Amino acid sequence: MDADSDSDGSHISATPPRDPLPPPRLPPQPPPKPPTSYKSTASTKRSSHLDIIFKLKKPSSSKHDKIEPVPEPEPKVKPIQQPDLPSPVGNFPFQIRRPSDQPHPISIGRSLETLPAGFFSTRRASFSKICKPSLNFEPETLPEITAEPKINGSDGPGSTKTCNKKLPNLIRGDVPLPPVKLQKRSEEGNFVRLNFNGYKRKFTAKGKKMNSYSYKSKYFKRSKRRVKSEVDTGSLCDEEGLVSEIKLQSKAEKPSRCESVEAAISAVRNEVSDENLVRLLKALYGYDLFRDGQLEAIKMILAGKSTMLVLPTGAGKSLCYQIPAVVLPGITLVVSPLVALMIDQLKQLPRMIQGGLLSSSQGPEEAAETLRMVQEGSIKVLFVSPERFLNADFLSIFSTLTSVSLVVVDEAHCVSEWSHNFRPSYMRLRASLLRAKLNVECILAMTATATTTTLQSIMSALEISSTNLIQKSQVRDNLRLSVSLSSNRMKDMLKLMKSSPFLGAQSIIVYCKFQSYHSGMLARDRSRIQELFCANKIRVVVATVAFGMGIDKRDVGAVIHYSLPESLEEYVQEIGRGGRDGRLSYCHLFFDDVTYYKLRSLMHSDGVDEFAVNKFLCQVFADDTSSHRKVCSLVKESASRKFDMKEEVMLTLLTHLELGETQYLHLLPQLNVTCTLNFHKTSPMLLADKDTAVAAILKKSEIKQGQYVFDIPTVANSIGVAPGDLSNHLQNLKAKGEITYELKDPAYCYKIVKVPSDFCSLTELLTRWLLDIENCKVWKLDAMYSSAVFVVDTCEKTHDCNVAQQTTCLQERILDYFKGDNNLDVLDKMGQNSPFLRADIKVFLQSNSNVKFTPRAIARIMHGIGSPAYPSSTWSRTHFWGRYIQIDFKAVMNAAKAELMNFVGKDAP
Ligand SMILES: Nc1ncnc2c1ncn2[C@@H]1O[C@H](COP(=O)(O)OP(=O)(O)OP(=O)(O)O)[C@@H](O)[C@H]1O
Repeated sequence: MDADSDSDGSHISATPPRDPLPPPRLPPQPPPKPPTSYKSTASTKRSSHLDIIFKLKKPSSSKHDKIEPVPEPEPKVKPIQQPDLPSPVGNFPFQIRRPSDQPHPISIGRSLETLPAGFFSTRRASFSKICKPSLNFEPETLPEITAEPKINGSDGPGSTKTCNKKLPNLIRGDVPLPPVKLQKRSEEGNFVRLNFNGYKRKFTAKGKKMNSYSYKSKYFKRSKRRVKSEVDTGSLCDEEGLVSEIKLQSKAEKPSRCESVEAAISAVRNEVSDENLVRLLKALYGYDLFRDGQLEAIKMILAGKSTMLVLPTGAGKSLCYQIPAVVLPGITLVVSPLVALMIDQLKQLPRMIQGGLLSSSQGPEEAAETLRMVQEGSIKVLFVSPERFLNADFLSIFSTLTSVSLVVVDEAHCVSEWSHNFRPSYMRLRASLLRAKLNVECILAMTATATTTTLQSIMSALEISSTNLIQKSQVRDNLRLSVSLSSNRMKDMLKLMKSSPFLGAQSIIVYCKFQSYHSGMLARDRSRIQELFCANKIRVVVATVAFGMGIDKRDVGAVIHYSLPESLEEYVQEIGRGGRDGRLSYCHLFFDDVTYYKLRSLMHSDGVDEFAVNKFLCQVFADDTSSHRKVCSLVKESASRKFDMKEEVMLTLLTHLELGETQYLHLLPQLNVTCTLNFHKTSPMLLADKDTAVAAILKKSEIKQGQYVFDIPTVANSIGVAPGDLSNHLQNLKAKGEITYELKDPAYCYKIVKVPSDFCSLTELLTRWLLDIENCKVWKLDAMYSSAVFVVDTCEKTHDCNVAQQTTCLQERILDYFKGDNNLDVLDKMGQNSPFLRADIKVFLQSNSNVKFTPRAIARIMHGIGSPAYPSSTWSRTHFWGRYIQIDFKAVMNAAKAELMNFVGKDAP
C-alpha cells in the first residue's frame, strides 16, 4: 500500500482491513430539541474542563521527525492570569470535553465562508507634509463564480458611437419598450434579458474579441434594432476577461421612464390598491398577475412594515422588492452574500429601475462613481455585500445624504447560525444597527429555505413581528422528485439520463459534492460554461452548489443529485433550479453510504475546542493598552495554524465579540499588514525629516536584506492615524517615485472596546455556541440522509408507496422538516465504537510522539479531515487517515482523550 510506504510505522496497526460494509443501521434517534439560549452560564470560578492540559512525551528519536510539529501558540501578553490553569505555552495540550456535551438538536449553519472587507478609512490623516486622502477599497474575497462587470467602453453592433470612459458596475435602462416585449424576454432566460437591457456579450480570448453566441442570437438581433437609439455604451467584463458590453445612458442624462410606468407608479403612490399594483406589474414587467405571496408582501412593505418572506426558489421574490423600490422615495439597499449573485440580480432588474452595485473588485474610481450616483439619487436599487456595513464612510453616506427607504436582506437564512449557510458577516445586519446607522424603518428578509428555528432567529435579529411573516410552501409542485440508493452511481446516472423523461430534458444540472464543473477552472472558463448553458449550447452541466445560486435559467428540465446534499435546505435550493418556467422538471437524487460518511466527517471540520478558543481570546486581547484607539491585527494564515482554527471560524468568533451581548471589540476592514519597503529618490533620513510617517517607519522597521519591513497598524498607531490613511500615504509616496513597497499578510483588524473580565466564562460561552453549530450541521446532514432512506425504504414498506409516489413522500418529509425541527425521525448511522480504535490511536501516538495532539486533532486524522495545523498534505500519509470514518466523531475524540491520558501517564481530575 502506498499510504504505508512512507507512513508512520503504523503498519503495526491493530486494525483489520477496512470493512466495506457499513455498520448496521441504528434505530431512529429521538427528535432534536430547539436551540437553547447562549447566555453565559459559567460561574466566576474557572471551569474544571479547562484545566486538563497534557503534554505528550517527547521521543528521543523518531523516523517520523519529518512530520511537522504543530506550531506552539505563544500569546505576547497574557491578559488575565489563570494561575491554576496549566500553562498552555510550551505544551500542545488537549481539551477534555464535558460529558454533558451532547449534540444540540437544532438546525445548523453551514459554510463559514469568509468575505469581510470594505472601504479603507477615508478620514484625513495628519501627515506633516504629504497627505492626500482618497476613497480606497479593500479587496473582498470573491465568490467561486464571479463575472465581475467592468465597463470598458465599446459600442454594440450597429452603433456608431464609441465610449472609452470607464464606468462603474451600473446597469440602467432608459429607453422604454413595450411591456409585452418584456414578458417575452423574461421567458427567454436571464441571458436574453441581459441583451434586452441593451447589452451584447462578447468573449475575449487572449485580448481578442470573439463572436459570441449571444451576439448571433435571434433575440439579440431583434433587440438590437430596438435599442439602437440608446446613447452611451460601456462594456461589462469579469476579472479574467469575459466581456459583456452594456449600453449605458450618458452620465448627464436622466432616466426617462415609459409614460405608462410613470403613471402606474403615481397611481400606486396615491393609492396602494390591488388594481393599481397589477397595473404597475404589467407596466414594469408585462406580467398580468401576481404570483402567490407577491401582492401580500408588496402591500406590507409599502405600508412600512418589516416583512419576512418565505417563497420557494423561482417563485419571484425579487419582484417583491423591485416594485416597492420604484414606488418608495429613497434608495433600496439589497444585501446579498455573493458578488456573483449581486451581478445576476443587477442584470435581472427591469431596465426602468436604476441599479448599481458596490463590489470588491471594483476599482476606487468605479466605486466612487457608484457612490456619486447614489448621492445624486439616480440609483434606486443598490446591491451591497454585508461587509459594507463594516465601513463607517459607506454608512455615513446613507445616514446623512441619502435616505434609505428599504433594506432587503436576500438569502436571509445566512443571518441565522441554525441555517445551512450561516455567514458571520450577516450577523451585522441587525435591526438595531440598521436603524441606528441607516435610519431605515422597513426591512424585507427573503429566503426560500428556512426551518422554523431559522425563521425565528432571523425575525428576532431583524425585529420582524410574527404577524408579518409571509410563508408559502417551500417546494414548488412542478418538481417531480425521486430517490435511489446506488452502489454504482456513474453507471446508474448514465442509465437514468438515457431513459425517459431525462432523455427528453432540454437542460440538465448534475450536482456533485467532491468534483465539480469548475474545479481547477479559470473564472473565465466557468463563466463561459454558464453562459453556454444558459444559451442552450451546453445541455448538461456538472456543478457544485455555487452554480445554483442566482441561476435563473427557466427551462432546466432535470436536476440530478450525484451526491447527497448536506441538508434538506441545500437540496431544496438545488432542485429549485429546475422548472422555473412552471413546466414539469424531474429531480433525481442518488445516495450512497460512502458519500454520507465522507460528508459526516466534513461536518466536523469547523469545530474547535475550548482550549483553542481560550488561546484565541488571549491573543485577541493581548495587545490591549490603555488606549482603545489602537488598531490591533491578527494575521489570518498564521493565527489559523496557531489555533488550528479555520479563518471563517476566527471571523465568527471576532464578529461575536463585536455583536454579542457585550461589545468587546470593534471590527475594521481587513488589511494586508506586513509592508516591505524600498527607498529610491531621497535618502530615508532626509525624507523622515519632512515626513512623520517615514520617520515612524524607520523607527518601527526591521531591516532585512536592505529592505524596511514593518507592520502597518504598528506604524499607524505610533503616529495616531488609521492604517488605511497610512496605506494611502504610501501610495502617494510611491506615485512620486520616492518608494516602492509590497504588502502581504491579510489580517483581521479591530479595536478593543472592553477587555473581558472573565475569560473562562467567555471561553465557555463561545465554545458551547460553536459546538451547537457543529452539532446542528451534523443533524442537518442526518436529516437529509434519513429523508432519502425514508423515501426508498421506510416509506415504501410502511405506507405502501411506489416509486411514482416518491414525490409526495419526499415533499411531505421536506415540509415536516421546515415546519418544525422537532418531529422528524433522524437516523444515526454512525458506529459508537470499534474494538481496534483505542489500540490504533495508541499506535498512532507512539509513532508520532514528537507531535502534540488534541483529541479533536486525532479524531480529525482518524476521520480523514485536514485542518490548518494538521494539513491533509502531511497527515494523509498516515496509515490511519480516514480509517474510522464510520465511527462517530465524538466517540473517536473520547477514545483519543483516554489514550492521550494514558500516554502522558496522567488521569483527568
Ligand atoms: N408574477 C409573475 N408572473 C410571471 N413571472 C414572474 C412573476 N414574478 C416573477 N416572475 C419571474 O419568475 C422568475 C423567478 O423570479 P426570481 O428570480 O425573483 O425568483 P426567486 O424567488 O428570487 O428565486 P431564487 O430564490 O431561486 O433566487 C423570474 O424570471 C421572474 O421574472
